[in-house]
Amino acid sequence: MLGNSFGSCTLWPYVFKCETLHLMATENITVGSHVWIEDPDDSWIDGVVSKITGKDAEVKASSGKTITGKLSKIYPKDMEAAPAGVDDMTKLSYLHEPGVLQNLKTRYELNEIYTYTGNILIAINPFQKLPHIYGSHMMQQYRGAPLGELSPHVFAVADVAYRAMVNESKSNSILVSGESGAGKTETTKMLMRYLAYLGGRAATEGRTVEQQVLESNPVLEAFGNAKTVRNNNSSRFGKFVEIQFDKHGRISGAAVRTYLLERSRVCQVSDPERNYHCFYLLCAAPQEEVDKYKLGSPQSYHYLNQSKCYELVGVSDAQEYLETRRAMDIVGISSKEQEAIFRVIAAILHLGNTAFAKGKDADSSLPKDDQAKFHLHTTAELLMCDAKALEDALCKRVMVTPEEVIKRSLDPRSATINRDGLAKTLYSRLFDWLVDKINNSIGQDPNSKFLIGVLDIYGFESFKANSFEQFCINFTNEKLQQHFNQHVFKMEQEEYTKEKINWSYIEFVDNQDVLDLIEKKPGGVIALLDEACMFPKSTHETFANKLYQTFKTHKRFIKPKLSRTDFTIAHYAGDVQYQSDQFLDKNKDYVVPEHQDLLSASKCSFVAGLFPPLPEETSKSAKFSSIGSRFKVVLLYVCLHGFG
Ligand SMILES: Nc1ncnc2c1ncn2[C@@H]1O[C@H](COP(=O)(O)OP(=O)(O)OP(=O)(O)O)[C@@H](O)[C@H]1O
Repeated sequence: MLGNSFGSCTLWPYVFKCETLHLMATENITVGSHVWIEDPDDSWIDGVVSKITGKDAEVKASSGKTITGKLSKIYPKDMEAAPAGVDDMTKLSYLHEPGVLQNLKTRYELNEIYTYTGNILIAINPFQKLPHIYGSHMMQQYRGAPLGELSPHVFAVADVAYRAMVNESKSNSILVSGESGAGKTETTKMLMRYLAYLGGRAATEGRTVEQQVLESNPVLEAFGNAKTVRNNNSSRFGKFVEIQFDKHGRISGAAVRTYLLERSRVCQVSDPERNYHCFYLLCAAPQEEVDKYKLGSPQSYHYLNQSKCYELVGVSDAQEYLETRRAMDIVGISSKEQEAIFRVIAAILHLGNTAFAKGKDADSSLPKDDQAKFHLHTTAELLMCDAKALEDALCKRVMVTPEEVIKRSLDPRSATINRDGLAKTLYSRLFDWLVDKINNSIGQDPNSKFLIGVLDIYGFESFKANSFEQFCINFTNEKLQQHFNQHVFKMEQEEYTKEKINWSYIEFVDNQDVLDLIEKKPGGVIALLDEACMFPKSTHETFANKLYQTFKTHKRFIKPKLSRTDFTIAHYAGDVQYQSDQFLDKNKDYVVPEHQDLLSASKCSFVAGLFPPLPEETSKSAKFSSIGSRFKVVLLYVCLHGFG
């Protein structure tokens, strides 16, 4: 029996529509054929066809079960398949989904976690340390070895990228994709280690660039990773690491670019997940630190106790706290800055406990009780701002109309949303600061000749509920798919034609129309979303209606029958139904002017520095910057550097 429940990640990570893999599955299936059939309970199962009736076939599975299915969904089983599998899928007699999965499974059982498909590497997460395949003797072996000469390995992919850069004088990108927990981050680290081995300098003075990049990981992980259902250390942001080289192929600088940090996690966690690691680390810090920030146990904070998961098996938060502080020292974050960083983290926890009740006036609010007042005051103390000003910034909103400026009270629900907005803004500004700091401390080489980029990105996502994050991730995968279509399929086909190999042409799904639907300017979904965000009266209903009107006849856009605000996009990998209700909020990376004024006036230069004053003309109105459009630019940047 076969299932694809084991995590796998791919380098050159394009997701095929399964139909594109049925190249050679044209053999006639008759009674007595050995086949694979989809088992409703357990993915693929093998068996022998016992009866064919019209378009249906009955299969006696090897497990003893009898399953009936469509003939068109039944695939021949290779009875002469090598017992140990093949190291390159292109060597399979039948290139279809069950054949591919069977091969990966066979190899995995023999501890072979890597398999090629041409020049794509598939890695299956071993969920155990395999030091023997990553040691320095392995690095030596792969150095300069042509792809395919040795067993499939992540080092071989890095070697090809490096050699191509040196020999052809051009930059390269390696894409690492897969679902959460598949092993992308670990694979990225291995790639960087190997590139450091190839292009590293001897550490004559202090630490080398590559050491610094690797050492910055624990800092990024403490603030950007969290426990999710699938992965105890899940990166909640996308990452593009750029390693710069000089003309001799020696590493001369590096930069880490991050995008799409999951901001909503700061205020909202569901069981059995956790918020970002740093919150728990700080609660487990030495007692004098905990006292200094007036902290208690994680159980006492609203932003943490929405889930009952506080600890990770086999991980000591106290130990991790000390290690994070050490890693921060190494990347050059001063002890004063570290103190301010954790002060902001503590402030966010206290802010989350500032609950509101109805005030005296209609639709007004005030801190709910003495506890809420305590947390409000502690937040102000830690952020070094005025407590009354903080309360006002949370409970009131200045409305700027062409005629006048009005200060309006917020009801408790709106004040709570406003409070959560402030927490998210603070956290994401802090995260961006850390990334900038890491980049400054590693140092970029303005004269770098080439670079190798490693893009660590989620694969296609389709959940029960899909929001703006899934929209951006799926947009990225559409872009990557298009690149795959344009370059790889065409390239492979040309190669086969040149070599006169009898190869039935792959019918790939051209997804330009989906990309137009999403990113076209003007008129694409992102452009319409930006428009909605700029118009004060927009709601997700008006945004959804605009989409329905604009794309009424678009064949990749569907209005679901039972919803008035959802929309479905027919992606290359399948239909995804998106809930539009948080699209506007999530796309707006604007800081509420009251929050901006409050924090830029902080007596703590670190906090004030996170909120530099805005240019005069924009300071009076809410400054809106579109996350979706910025994401589009980042993608363009990655593509330009990656696929030249
Ligand atoms: N090559 C490997 N060798 C040993 N263990 C691995 C390897 N790859 C992954 N793992 C294990 O699987 C866990 C999850 O992997 P990783 O964090 O790299 O996944 P990911 O794809 O980056 O997930 P996410 O998208 O959630 O961040 C790791 O913490 C590690 O324990």
